[in-house]
Amino acid sequence: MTSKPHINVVWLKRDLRLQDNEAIANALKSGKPTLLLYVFEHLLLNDNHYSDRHFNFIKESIRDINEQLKSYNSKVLTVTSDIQTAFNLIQTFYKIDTIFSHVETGILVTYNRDKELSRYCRNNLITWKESKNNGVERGLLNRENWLEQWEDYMNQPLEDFTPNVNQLLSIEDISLLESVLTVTDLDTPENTKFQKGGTTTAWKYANSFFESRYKDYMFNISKPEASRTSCSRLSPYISWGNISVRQVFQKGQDLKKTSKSKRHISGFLSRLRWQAHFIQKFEMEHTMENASVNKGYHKLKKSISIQYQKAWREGQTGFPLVDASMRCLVETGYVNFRMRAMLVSFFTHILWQPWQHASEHLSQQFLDFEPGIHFPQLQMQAGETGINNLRIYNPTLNGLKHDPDAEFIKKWVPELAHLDIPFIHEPYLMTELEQGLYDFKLGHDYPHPIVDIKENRIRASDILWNMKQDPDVVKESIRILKRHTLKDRSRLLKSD
Ligand SMILES: Cc1cc2nc3c(=O)[nH]c(=O)nc-3n(C[C@H](O)[C@H](O)[C@H](O)COP(=O)(O)OP(=O)(O)OC[C@H]3O[C@@H](n4cnc5c(N)ncnc54)[C@H](O)[C@@H]3O)c2cc1C
Repeated sequence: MTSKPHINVVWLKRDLRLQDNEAIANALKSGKPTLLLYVFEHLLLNDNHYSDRHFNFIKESIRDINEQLKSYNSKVLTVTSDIQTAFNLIQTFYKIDTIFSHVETGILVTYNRDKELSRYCRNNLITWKESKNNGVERGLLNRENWLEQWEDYMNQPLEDFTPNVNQLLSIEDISLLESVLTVTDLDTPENTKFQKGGTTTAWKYANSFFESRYKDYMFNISKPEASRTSCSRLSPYISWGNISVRQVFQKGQDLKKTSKSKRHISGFLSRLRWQAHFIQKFEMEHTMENASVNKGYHKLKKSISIQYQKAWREGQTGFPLVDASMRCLVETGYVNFRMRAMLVSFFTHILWQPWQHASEHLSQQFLDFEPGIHFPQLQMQAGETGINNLRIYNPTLNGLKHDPDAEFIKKWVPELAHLDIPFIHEPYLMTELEQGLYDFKLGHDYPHPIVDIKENRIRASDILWNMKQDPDVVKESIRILKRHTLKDRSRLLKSD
């Protein structure tokens, strides 16, 4: 009997790129024949945090990699399967020596899958080597020296993609594997309003940002319309790994040396630190997916309103900036940080609904869904960490300040577009006579506000401020600060 050829496998997940990909670089350094694999796993296809927009983004990213692999006569083996089934079927043709991947700071189902895969690897004499993902560390007990280590990592040389001749499995070899696996169709809908996946597009965004768009970054970061071009818009590319944080960080640092707009580039670089900071927190507190990190808040009970939640999801709350933000997010997969925070604050404070009920809807809509940012941000904006300032966003004031000409609201709530600007921000202030003059009927053309915002704001503020003094909340806050606060917190926040 002839023995099977030995190969290494790179298991791609949220690292969909060839350059500066440590998992790929390490596999290639081994000198062995290498297969690049992506598995659309049933456990994620069936998970309510994910939606088609994510899967299409992944498919576009893989198509982009495949274009680059043409000159090597190779491609990514892309299948729909459970991970162990995929490895079992590959092993009918090959003996897998080592699986290379990046550590995944994911949701509970992927964490459990990884534990099972570890067992599988042990039983099948496969080595599984995981690389650090964007500077996030596994197994940390506190944040002593964390920022220094992150910065060291960010300043290390980038990993080049340099396979030896014929080192990557050929298209013909991969066809053989495809004959026993369920191949995923990589076609995606054309002309959507979502950012297109893939490293090529990622660099178009990065280059245009570093060439000119960054110059108004800090001026426009909170404005719902202008931020769409002044912010980098790199988040989906970073979240799905089309580009590494290190690649972006190094570009930004280089630019800072010569740029006259240092404040803006520095503000941007500090957000890259936050990216890792939040993911590191989630890595060390994985129960945050379902429950507040501060256990003192577990006793906070809110009454569920299906009607309020539906109005929020559909952008029909009667508060124009809230509705515009939600409609924009649903249609384009993106709103800026402030509008995200306001959507969560409105849901958890003004509608007084549990943040857990906002989680899946939002993660499905955010094209850049990153569990390590999503869950900590939800809890922070809901005011349930005990260590952050409570911020209850006033949608009207935010509209007047950050969308003064109502450009954003007019675009996404067109039924208000013909009103004068003050009424666009507060249509509920219109008298019957004024409604008649504008041929506009509140309750018919646009909903009445679904709640009394002033009353609800006071209720939320009273309850949450009082809870901050609760002994269980205080005890947990001390624990959280000990575990997650950096030695020199100001450095995380500093704009270089
Ligand atoms: C409730 C809520 C949920 C969020 N969920 C996600 C998510 O799933 N994925 C995600 O990438 N971001 C998330 N964010 C953070 C932030 O809103 C987005 O990263 C940012 O709006 C993306 O736009 P940009 O790429 O133009 O960012 P830029 O302002 O250009 O920033 C550059 C990069 O820094 C990182 N970044 C920026 N702001 C933050 C922040 N506040 N916290 C952590 N990292 C940051 C992102 O990787 C971003 O691409 C969330 C924020 C809130 C309030």
